[in-house]
Amino acid sequence: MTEVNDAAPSVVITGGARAEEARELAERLAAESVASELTMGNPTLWGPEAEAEAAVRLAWTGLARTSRPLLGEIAALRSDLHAEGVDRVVLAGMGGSSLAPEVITAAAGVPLTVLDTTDPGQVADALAGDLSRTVLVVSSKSGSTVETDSHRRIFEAAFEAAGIVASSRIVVVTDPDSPLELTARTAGYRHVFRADPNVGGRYSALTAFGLVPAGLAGADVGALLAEAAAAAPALSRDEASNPALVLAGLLGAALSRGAEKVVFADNESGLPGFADWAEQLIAESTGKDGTGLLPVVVEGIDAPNFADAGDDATTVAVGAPTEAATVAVSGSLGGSFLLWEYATAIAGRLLGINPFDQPDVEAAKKAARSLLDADSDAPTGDPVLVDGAVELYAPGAWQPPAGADLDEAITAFVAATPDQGYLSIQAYLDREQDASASVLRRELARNAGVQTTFGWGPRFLHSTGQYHKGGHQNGAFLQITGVAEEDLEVPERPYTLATLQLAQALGDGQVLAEKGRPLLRVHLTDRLAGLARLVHAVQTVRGADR
Ligand SMILES: O=P(O)(O)OC[C@H]1O[C@H](O)[C@H](O)[C@@H](O)[C@@H]1O
Repeated sequence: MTEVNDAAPSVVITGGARAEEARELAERLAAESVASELTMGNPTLWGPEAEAEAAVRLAWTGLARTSRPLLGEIAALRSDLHAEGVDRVVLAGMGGSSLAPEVITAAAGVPLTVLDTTDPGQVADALAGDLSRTVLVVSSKSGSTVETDSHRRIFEAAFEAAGIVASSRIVVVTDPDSPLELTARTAGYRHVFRADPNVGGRYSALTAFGLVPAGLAGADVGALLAEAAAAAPALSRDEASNPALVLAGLLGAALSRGAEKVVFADNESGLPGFADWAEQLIAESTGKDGTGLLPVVVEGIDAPNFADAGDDATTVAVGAPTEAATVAVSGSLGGSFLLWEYATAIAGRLLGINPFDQPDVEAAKKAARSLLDADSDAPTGDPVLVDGAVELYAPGAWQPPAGADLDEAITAFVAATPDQGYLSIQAYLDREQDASASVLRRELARNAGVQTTFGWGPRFLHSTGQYHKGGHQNGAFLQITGVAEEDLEVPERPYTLATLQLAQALGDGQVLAEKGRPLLRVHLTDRLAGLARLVHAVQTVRGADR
């Protein structure tokens, strides 16, 4: 049993002026009893338009208590699986259905293979693990997410091909009566965990979505709930010192001054990857109606965009306080989940938006679907430029200057980013094998001098993707796609993973281009050589050119 960290979450603001404006808002929120009303599930806190949705989205405040019955069910299943020699857990789930268990298991130091990709190579690597020891957890609140459905089909076929009874190795987490529950019952899958339907995906860390995969993988999820229970009283108090009110106040005040970026760096928190979870919570909850908070996750407190952040950003150290950050936020993992959920929902009230919907995610899904439904391959158009293993496509209104070479085209693209806007790098690649692509964030941030985000596609579509389309329209989007060396059929579906992956990139690109955003797609005909060339091109960019 892990020791329970029952320290109250702490929010420490550096700088008197920022602390003062946060405190003023926290006092107002305390006087309005927002924390206690939220804890009691008052759906009117976000105005009449959000009320119907909020009425079925607020059960997360009580999960430290209501999720406890799950612990025995998870422990029993884990021990049965272990008795059969099944101790490798693969999780298929997108966004809210995988980000929390990824953080929980990383903090606990237990292995979990997460599939939140359509990259055929990455999925093939997960399939190449020892299937005789593998259980697949299929997590989807809606039960209809295409990536997760594809993973289930592929693994089911692979288990059978390996002579393993697939139904005995598939565990499902889903909302009651979802299409996935129906499939699971019909196929006789090993176990179905019915999640609490009154909690939205990105607030579901302490529901079955967070607890089942992490608990099966060996994390002490009982301790996690105890941590959340220890933090809960402080977060529900109507006092200006309530850390959730202070944090919401800080972010709300920043946004009203035009500082919409929230730059996250870990500072010895012991919670690796926590910001990737917070990124979805904040971006999807607030990034809509042309406003919102844009999370930017960086490599450390010394990284570009953090150390040199401008007045369009609030810098957040996850962990120990430091003069280098506007604010340091620390606490146990269970307490931190709850703190950020409270702070984000309350910031939503300050922003005047509904923090429980994600109206712009569907647009990209629809565009990808219609590309997949088309009889022929998704139309890519002609490249505007080819340089060795790199092809450049500019499918929107923005075009590189005539006759530009690759370095010049990238520089011109960066120059098209609005002042105090942001650059978004979207890598539809293999997050393990092509991990080096992530260095592009640091390089581009340093050389372009604007806030720069990095996301793996299609994972980010279920996270920052909402903000890109629904939030402030000041982004420029650099997509990276690549030829897949091997491809995987999706059983009983007319597409392969590689076709799905490309359709997702093209579909999202279409929506961004329709919104008039600068868009450039770099296609790597050889991933290794192409990435090396792209890194070189990015290194030639100079901020002065912006
Ligand atoms: O859990 P699922 O229903 O499969 O949904 C997975 C993800 O899908 C969408 O992209 C939503 O915007 C996310 O909030 C959600 O976490």
